[in-house]
Amino acid sequence: MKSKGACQAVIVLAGMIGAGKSSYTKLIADALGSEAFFESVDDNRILEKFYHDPERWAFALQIYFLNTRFRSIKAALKHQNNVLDRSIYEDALFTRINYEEGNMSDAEMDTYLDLLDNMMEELDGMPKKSPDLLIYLRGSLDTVLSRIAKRGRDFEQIENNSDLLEYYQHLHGQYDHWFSSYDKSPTLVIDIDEIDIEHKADADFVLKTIVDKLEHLA
Ligand SMILES: Nc1ncnc2c1ncn2[C@@H]1O[C@H](COP(=O)(O)OP(=O)(O)OP(=O)(O)O)[C@@H](O)[C@H]1O
Ligand SMILES: Nc1nc(=O)c2ncn([C@H]3C[C@H](O)[C@@H](CO)O3)c2[nH]1
Repeated sequence: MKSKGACQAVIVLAGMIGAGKSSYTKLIADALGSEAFFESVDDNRILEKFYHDPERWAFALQIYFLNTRFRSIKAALKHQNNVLDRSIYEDALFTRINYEEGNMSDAEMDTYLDLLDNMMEELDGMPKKSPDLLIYLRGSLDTVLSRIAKRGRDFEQIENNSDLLEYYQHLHGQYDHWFSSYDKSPTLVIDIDEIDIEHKADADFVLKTIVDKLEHLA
């Protein structure tokens, strides 16, 4: 399906690690002719260290992601036609989970939240303050774990790290709460247990649903 130029919108994907945000980002960007913004993993020097020693690296990683995300958003909100593979609004969720897991101190948490507030004020001053649409990829922990396994990044595998399953369960268990309090833009929920964009019919259905939603919002 090609709808290039039909919908000028800033779209962000949201959802659990491995839910398929990058895959959706590529699908949508190709179909709508928009620019895709991907979370950097290969050039992230802290991510693997975090998975090995979260207490030592959680704060540094949250700052890293906040900084890179903010840079992407500043670029993305200048145009009307972009897709981002994760929202800045989820960063605070990851940070809170790490705080609750004991990976960050009170002082680190306070410093992070203060910086986040400061950055959100900058977004408020921009011509476009928030996305046109947030797409939440929602699915069971089993689906997410099987995709993390399929992607095969060693440091994300639960067999290699006995604490990781509990971390994923904690994060996954909070995602619906996070989504229900999200109010910065219209939203669309896609059930990734049911919809599989590796099948063309499902991919076409997803794209049509998104285009319909954007046209409805226009
Ligand atoms: N519909 C699907 N069916 C099966 N596998 C899928 C599907 N969509 C994506 N995948 C696979 O699942 C893995 C995770 O997908 P992807 O990298 O897009 O997730 P993500 O949400 O961007 O992850 P992260 O939060 O870690 O950035 C990849 O190996 C991808 O090829
Ligand atoms: N701790 C932490 N905080 C974040 O804000 C964050 N955003 C993404 N990630 C991790 C998930 C995947 O392993 C990998 C790719 O998404 O990066 C994060 N980890």
